Amino acid sequence: MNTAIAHEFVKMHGLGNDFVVLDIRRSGLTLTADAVRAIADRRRGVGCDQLIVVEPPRGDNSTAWMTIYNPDGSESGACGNATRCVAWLLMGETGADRVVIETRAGLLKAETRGDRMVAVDMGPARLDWRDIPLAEARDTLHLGIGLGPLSDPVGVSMGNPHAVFFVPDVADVNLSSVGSGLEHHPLFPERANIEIVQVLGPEKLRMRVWERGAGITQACGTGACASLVAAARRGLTTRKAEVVLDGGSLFIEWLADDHVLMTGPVALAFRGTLDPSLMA
Ligand SMILES: N[C@H](CCC[C@H](N)C(=O)O)C(=O)O
Repeated sequence: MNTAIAHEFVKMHGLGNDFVVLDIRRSGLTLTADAVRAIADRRRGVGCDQLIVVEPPRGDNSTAWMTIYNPDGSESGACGNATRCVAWLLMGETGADRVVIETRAGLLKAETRGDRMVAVDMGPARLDWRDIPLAEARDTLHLGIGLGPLSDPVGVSMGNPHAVFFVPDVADVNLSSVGSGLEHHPLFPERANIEIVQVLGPEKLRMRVWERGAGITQACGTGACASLVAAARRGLTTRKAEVVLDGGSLFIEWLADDHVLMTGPVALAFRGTLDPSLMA
């Protein structure tokens, strides 16, 4: 229990997907799921789509370890928008133009692309049903499930599970009414992030997202990566596209080595101090 510690945080976002970033490399702060939920609460806490904890590196090949929590207290293996934000902070500490961040999903290499733009190698897209994961063997190119107007998504993992549904027009889908039911579909033993995608051209997608453990967010980096991979697998785009989200655009490329390169902006909103009562 950390009742005596008031801890500094940084409030950041990637295209409106917002984060509270806690750097515990010196404080050794520990967080319970209740504390995560309290900090992420938009009325009683700071409020965020994900709580990001920056920890000392666990290996020799990274600058820091990054743990990602959803506002419901669950942990995610990956978070693209937050990876850009943390990379920008870490590069700012040393003036370096590249940095390696380790997460549960593996080593993520990030590079600055000029003023507050960051590119991250998000690692390989995982396409086997076991890696999504799914509750049973399925062809991940056609999962064959549906709800309401949505049917037959593509399953992709970027270190976290995604179900990508293609639709004629994202504006016609009431994501709030189907998001939770699909997130908790029995085919997804670890739940799933749900993307709806409209193809605007061979190198342009429009995507909206219902995030596991968070609901609708303005942007999702891993979701944009999963959407591009799904579209390329279905032959709907090339292996490179602009993904237009509610909060703006990310630029995604599925490289020849199967790694997925994501490029996008970072923004810092404010710095603050968490009251110890939030972490009791
Ligand atoms: N917003 C994040 C994704 C969070 C994923 C999380 N909702 C989960 O997988 O549980 C991103 O930019 O990739």
